[in-house]
Amino acid sequence: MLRIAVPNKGSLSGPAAEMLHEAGYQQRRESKELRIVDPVNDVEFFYLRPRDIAIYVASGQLDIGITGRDLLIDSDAYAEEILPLGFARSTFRFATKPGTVGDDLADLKGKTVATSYEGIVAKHLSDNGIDASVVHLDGAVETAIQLGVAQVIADVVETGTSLRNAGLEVVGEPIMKSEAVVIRRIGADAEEAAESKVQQFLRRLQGVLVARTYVMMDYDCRVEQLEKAVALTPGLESPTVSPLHNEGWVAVRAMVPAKEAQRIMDDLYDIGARAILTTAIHACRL
Ligand SMILES: Nc1ncnc2c1ncn2[C@@H]1O[C@H](COP(=O)(O)OP(=O)(O)OP(=O)(O)O)[C@@H](O)[C@H]1O
Ligand SMILES: O=P(O)(O)OC[C@H]1O[C@H](OP(=O)(O)OP(=O)(O)O)[C@H](O)[C@@H]1O
Ligand SMILES: [Mg+2]
Repeated sequence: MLRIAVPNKGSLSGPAAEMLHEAGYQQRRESKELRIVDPVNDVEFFYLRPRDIAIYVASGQLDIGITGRDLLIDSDAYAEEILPLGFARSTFRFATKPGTVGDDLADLKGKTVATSYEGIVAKHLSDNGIDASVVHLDGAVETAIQLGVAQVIADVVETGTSLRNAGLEVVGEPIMKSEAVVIRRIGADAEEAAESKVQQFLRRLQGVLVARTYVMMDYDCRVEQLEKAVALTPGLESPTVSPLHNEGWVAVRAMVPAKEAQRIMDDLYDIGARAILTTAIHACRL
């Protein structure tokens, strides 16, 4: 049975459960449940603190886990990212009170930096040869500056609202970009036993990602316009082209990126395509 770690709380928890549900896996009904078995899919889910997931996966007791890239790197656990999942996107940045620290990383020399991600920050400072102190706090680190615990913070930034509300602004370049990722123990793919089940799990999640980012597009066009139309909708392999009852016309079907669907529909219309439709994809295996 495949054993999978899933975040039990925080920003990752809801979207992770939603994605697993869309991929056809049974999920817990109550937020207090710590473990469930999905007998149909032969999978056991463990609901763990997001910060602990890389440690469990690195220990080899669990086959794979869903966590944040920033949490994986911060943990320094013996685990690696195998599939980015596109949700819980954020950047990890330094921030401070406007006018108190210069915009250069070197300006952090001698300062105290408060963060919940001590591993990422200490490594980033030492990689860049900056001698600064790091204070570990569990959360709500924005308040550390106001209360005099640090002059600088390093934290997750998504919209920037938390920083603005605390009267802070980012300094320097982002330390890293993060999103939810699937992780596994480094070198675990050499162990054949769970490999085919892991690959099946990844294919299911990839199917959800594709279904979320692509739509199916159908349209009719004149044979003379087919090459131009197909250039606009190349599909993943190649579009399906079928004859229409009316001679000189064909029906075309191809997957297109959802974000570009409206522009592609306009361009197809301009070259004479008609009956242009898009439909949602609910699941797929590429
Ligand atoms: N506002 C946000 N937008 C996007 N991702 C976020 C945000 N806040 C945290 N994350 C991501 O969530 C993960 C941290 O999860 P964790 O549950 O520890 O923190 P949280 O979501 O802030 O929850 P809490 O602090 O309530 O426990 C990290 O990968 C982080 O990048
Ligand atoms: O840029 P924003 O959109 O404001 O998002 C970033 C904030 O969200 C998270 O905090 P959370 O609310 O989880 O509180 P925490 O500090 O206790 O983790 C994170 O720690 C930042 O503070
Ligand atoms: Mg948080």
